[in-house]
Parts: sequence; C-alpha cells; structure tokens
Amino acid sequence: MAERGLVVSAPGKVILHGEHAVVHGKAALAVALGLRTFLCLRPGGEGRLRVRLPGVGALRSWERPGLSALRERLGADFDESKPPSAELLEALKEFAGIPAEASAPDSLAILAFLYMCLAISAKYGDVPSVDIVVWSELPTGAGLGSSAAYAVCLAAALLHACGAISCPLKDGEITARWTEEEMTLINTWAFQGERVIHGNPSGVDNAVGTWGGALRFQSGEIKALKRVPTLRILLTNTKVPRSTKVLVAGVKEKILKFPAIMNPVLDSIDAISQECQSVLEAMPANPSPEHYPVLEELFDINQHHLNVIGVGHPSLDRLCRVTASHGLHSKLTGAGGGGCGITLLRPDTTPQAVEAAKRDLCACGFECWETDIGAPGVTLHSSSSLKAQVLQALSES
Ligand SMILES: Nc1ncnc2c1ncn2[C@@H]1O[C@H](COP(=O)(O)OP(=O)(O)OP(=O)(O)O)[C@@H](O)[C@H]1O
Ligand SMILES: C[C@@](O)(CCO)CC(=O)[O-]
Ligand SMILES: [Mg+2]
Repeated sequence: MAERGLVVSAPGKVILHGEHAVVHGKAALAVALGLRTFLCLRPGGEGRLRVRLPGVGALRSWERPGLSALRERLGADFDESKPPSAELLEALKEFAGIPAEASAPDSLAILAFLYMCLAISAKYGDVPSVDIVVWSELPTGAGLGSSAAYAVCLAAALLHACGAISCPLKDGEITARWTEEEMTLINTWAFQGERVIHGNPSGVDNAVGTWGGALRFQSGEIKALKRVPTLRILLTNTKVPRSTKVLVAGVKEKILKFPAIMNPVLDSIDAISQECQSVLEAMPANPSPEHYPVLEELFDINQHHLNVIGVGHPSLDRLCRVTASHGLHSKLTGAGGGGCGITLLRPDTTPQAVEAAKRDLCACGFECWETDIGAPGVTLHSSSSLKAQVLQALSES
C-alpha cells in the first residue's frame, strides 16, 4: 500500500427497467450514475483496523489479533461462492456487539465490513493495520445502489490491501482502472457484501458499481449495452425511507402466494427490458424526440407493474402525477417503497419545463436533480487529487 494510502470510488446506479424481476431471473437494464461513494485506505495504528463511516454514523476499531482469532475459528465457513450462512452472520454480530435482529444502517454496514474483511483475509492473507474512511455523494437507502457502491469500494480496497489485486495507478496519474480479471474478482466479493446487506440480491447493483456504463444483467450474466444514447434523466428522492431487503422479501412472498398472477407480471417486465434495449440500441447517439414515445410508454407500463408486485408507495404515485402534469413520464427506480423515482426528459424538454417540474416536486418535500448517466465503474484515485474530500470526510467522522 502506498505510504499516503489510496482512494477508491464506485458509482451508484439507476435501474431503467427490471428491478425486482431481476431477482427472479429476468433481465434488467441499469446505468451508472455520476454520483459516487469514496473510500480512503491509509496505513493505520500498529495492530489495529479502524473503520469510519460518517454516512451511517459508525466508527469502529478492532485489534488485529482478535480478528485473526475469529477468522481462525470461522475460517471454514467463508466461501465466496455461497451466501454467508445465518450462523456465520450471528457469530460476527456477537463479536461486534450488533443486536441479533440488526437492520439499522450502521449495523449492516459494519457487518458487511467484518464479513468481507475476514473472508478476504481468510483467502488472500492478512489485511494489514489500516484506517478506512468511507463517504458518499449518494443518498443512503434511496434506490440508487448505495449499498452496492459501498460494497464495491470495500472489496477493491480490501483485495488491494491483501495484495490480491494490483495497484494500477502509475506515477503522475490521477485515476486508473483495474484489469477485467481484477474487476471480476472485485465484483464477486462486492456481491458477497451485498448479500450481507440485502439478503438475496440479484447482483445487478454491484455489477454496475464495478463495470460502470450501461448494462444488461440477467442471472449473473453481464453485457455492456452496444450503444447508449445520451439520455437526460431527472432523479427525484421522495425521502421516504425503506429497506431493499424487506421489499425484496415482500415480492418473494407475493410470488409464492399468487404464482399464476405474479409470474406473468415478471414476464411482462422482462419483455419491457428487452423492448427498451432494442429501442435504445436503435437510437442515434444524439436522439431526436420521435424516439421518445415508446420509452415513455414503457416507463408508464412498468410503473403500474411495480405497483402490482407491491413495491409502490403513495409518495411515488404523487411523483408520477406531478411530472405527468408537466407532460413527463416517471417510474420508481431500485427497490421502490419510497426512495427515488426517475423521470425521462426529452431532448426538446426546455430548461424552463424542467425547472417548473422541479419546483412542483420540491413543493412536495422531494429533492430533485438532473444527473449524468453512464459513469465509469470502480476507479482508483491518487490520494493527492482528492485531498480536500478526504480531509472533509475525516473531519466529519
Ligand atoms: N456510505 C455508506 N457508508 C456505510 N454504509 C453504507 C453507505 N451507503 C450505504 N450503506 C449501507 O447500505 C444500506 C442501504 O442499502 P439498501 O440496499 O437498503 O439501499 P440502496 O442500496 O441505497 O438502494 P437500492 O438497493 O434500492 O439501490 C445502509 O443501511 C448501509 O448499511
Ligand atoms: C430491487 C432490486 O432488484 C434492485 C435494487 O437496486 C434488488 C436486486 O436486484 O438485488
Ligand atoms: Mg442496495
């Protein structure tokens, strides 16, 4: 590890279509957001590992011998090809003094850290004494993949600290990316972190956090979209809190209760993802308005489907009504139940029209912003290029 440490970052994501259905083997289309989570890893005090997570108000520190003893005791249970077992997570919670039914953001974040740290060091060798601080431009728990961006940053930093992946940053460079093979490894371990936080994730969010850009994800298969036009998306955070884990479990229950009713809905969502992909790939790089009616209609249909499978929320209905009154089409994104919605802006939607919609959305107590999509995936930064942000995060924790 470099003397002054290193900084890694990973983007959040927007799911255009396929949330929830993707957990059940259907296709999803997702794009990386221009909002990122950052992690700074620096050599730490002798014999200790320290983690500061100002975004969830957590600060923890452990003696390395205590962690090594725990790893020895549980070593056989760490297997990155399987979901972490309930017994293993219980043992980690007991060690960290986390309540058995923990679902608070700080508890889940610490649990994911401990799991990844011990599992990675069981496989690749000890994590040295380090100080870790994580900060984010993403709202936590709002549907923009904050858990996956966190897990991707942790995976990259811990794999790097153990020497399992290289340091691709050359002297004088500000950013660098890892090789395809290294990114596959980062993605595998980030998925394990997501499993600790989400219970039963599909893997789409960590795939976008790792690879960035725009991709189609189905049953673990990741394909970059052939061509993605410049899409203008307005993001709105209803600020209604929700848990992806709880929403995913609720959908599963509904499918088990009404399989003949719910499975066709999932098939229809799958068909929406296919149709949207075909439209996007047929569009020119700078699309003209005539391509938009189909994309808008697909947003509307999918939003109805997501309500049918039980992941809507009155705040999201309101968001859709407000944007519809400005001639704009919206759907929830991510797990739903509150959190964020996305609104498709046409190339000819005027700045005045966007401002008017934003004003009405803000009057509902929502927060909105226009953002870039198709951002790069997991990235290594020179720590000097992000010095101000590192100092700010340290002062907040
Ligand atoms: N910056 C962060 N620092 C530490 N933990 C974080 C951070 N961001 C997210 N987390 C962890 O991720 C959890 C939120 O994950 P959750 O999956 O519910 O929401 P999301 O990932 O933002 O939305 P979605 O999964 O719908 O895209 C938090 O409770 C916390 O444990
Ligand atoms: C709701 C979900 O489909 C997307 C969350 O961003 C869950 C997942 O795929 O893991
Ligand atoms: Mg998540």
